[in-house]
Amino acid sequence: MAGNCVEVAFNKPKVELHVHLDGTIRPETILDVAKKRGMALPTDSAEDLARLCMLCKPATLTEFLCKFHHFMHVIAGDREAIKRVAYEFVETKAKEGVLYVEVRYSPHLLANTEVDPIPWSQKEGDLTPDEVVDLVNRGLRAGENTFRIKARSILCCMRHMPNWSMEVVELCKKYRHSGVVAIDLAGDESLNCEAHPGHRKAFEEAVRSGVHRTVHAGEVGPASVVKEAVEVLKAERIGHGYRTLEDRTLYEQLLKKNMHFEVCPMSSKLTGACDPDFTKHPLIRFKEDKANYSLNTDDPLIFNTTLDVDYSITQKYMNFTEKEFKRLNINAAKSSFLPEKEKKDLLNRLFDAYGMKKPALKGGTENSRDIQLIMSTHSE
Ligand SMILES: O=c1[nH]cnc2c1ncn2[C@H]1C[C@H](O)[C@@H](CO)O1
Repeated sequence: MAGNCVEVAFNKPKVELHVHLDGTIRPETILDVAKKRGMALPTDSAEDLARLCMLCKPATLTEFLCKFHHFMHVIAGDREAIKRVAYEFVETKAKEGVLYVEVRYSPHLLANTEVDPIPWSQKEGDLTPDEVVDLVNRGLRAGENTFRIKARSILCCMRHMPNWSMEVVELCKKYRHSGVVAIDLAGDESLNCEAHPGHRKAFEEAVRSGVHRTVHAGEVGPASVVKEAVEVLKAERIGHGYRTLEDRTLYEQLLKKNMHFEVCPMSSKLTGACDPDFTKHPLIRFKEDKANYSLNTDDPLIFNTTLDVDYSITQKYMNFTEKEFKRLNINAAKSSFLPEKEKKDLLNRLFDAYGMKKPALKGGTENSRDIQLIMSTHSE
């Protein structure tokens, strides 16, 4: 992977909030599972398969989403594979120095029964979306025990499948004490929620039942999608959100609300969401405005990347400093969907690791400007 030859930009514990489980699968695992299941793939070389799955130059979100067709049919419907993918994901994140991660996926896209339509042209089997969640939970928990980091999950509704969304929120409720912390809406942003009330209803139920909410918005879609995410879906965090900057009033409102933006630098270049010249990236504006954001990989398999690559990009092209890396990770921890007590423990671990004095936290409600004050009392 590209990350192997990149110097580590921030060699301290990190928090990652936006990464897709199905966008992190190891090519070696896909090959192993295909072999075990007697499935033919165009190659039996992990390197060639990685090349097939990756985007090398800026494309479109649609071209990017097509990449999943190369491998999802191999993993979907296979209990052992799903557990393994979740376990290996935790191993990868531990190696990247991640202390806490929230990983997201669509349970329906990994199932082969009780899902309409059955995805990836699979034959009907006996793995339901509900059991997929249980398998991922078990894989993540096994990974946590072995690699000593914390991993929680977010269940994705898919923009083009509004008929799945009510079940997604019900799964969030069912598994809220087994590792699932929130609901998300992913996929093609051109499909808005007005035309697809299934998402709105699911997010209303999430609000009613206290399920946390994040929404992919303003990645390739306009600022109005961000507005809809905040006002209609009551999103507490925004996945990507770059195009929020096109609506000044909205941006200022979200800054004031301390809205968290889950920023994915390499992803934003390769999906065509942002100008490929990183020195023009919206993240620079977020940094200047001391906005609340995190740095994330999104889909490392497809972007041929690691978390270190994303950090290095911001250091090299956007003048990110160690101090900013600390600030953004503290904001990520504060914006995580952990219960307050666990959030405080995570923050304390970060403060220790960053050599910072622990502030008296008032129930985790301080905003990024408070953190700025805390930071300004510490030299790098
Ligand atoms: O960056 C993204 N934008 C929109 N949808 C995405 C992105 N990355 C992954 N997805 C989709 C494809 C996956 O199959 C799905 C669930 O993880 O979410």
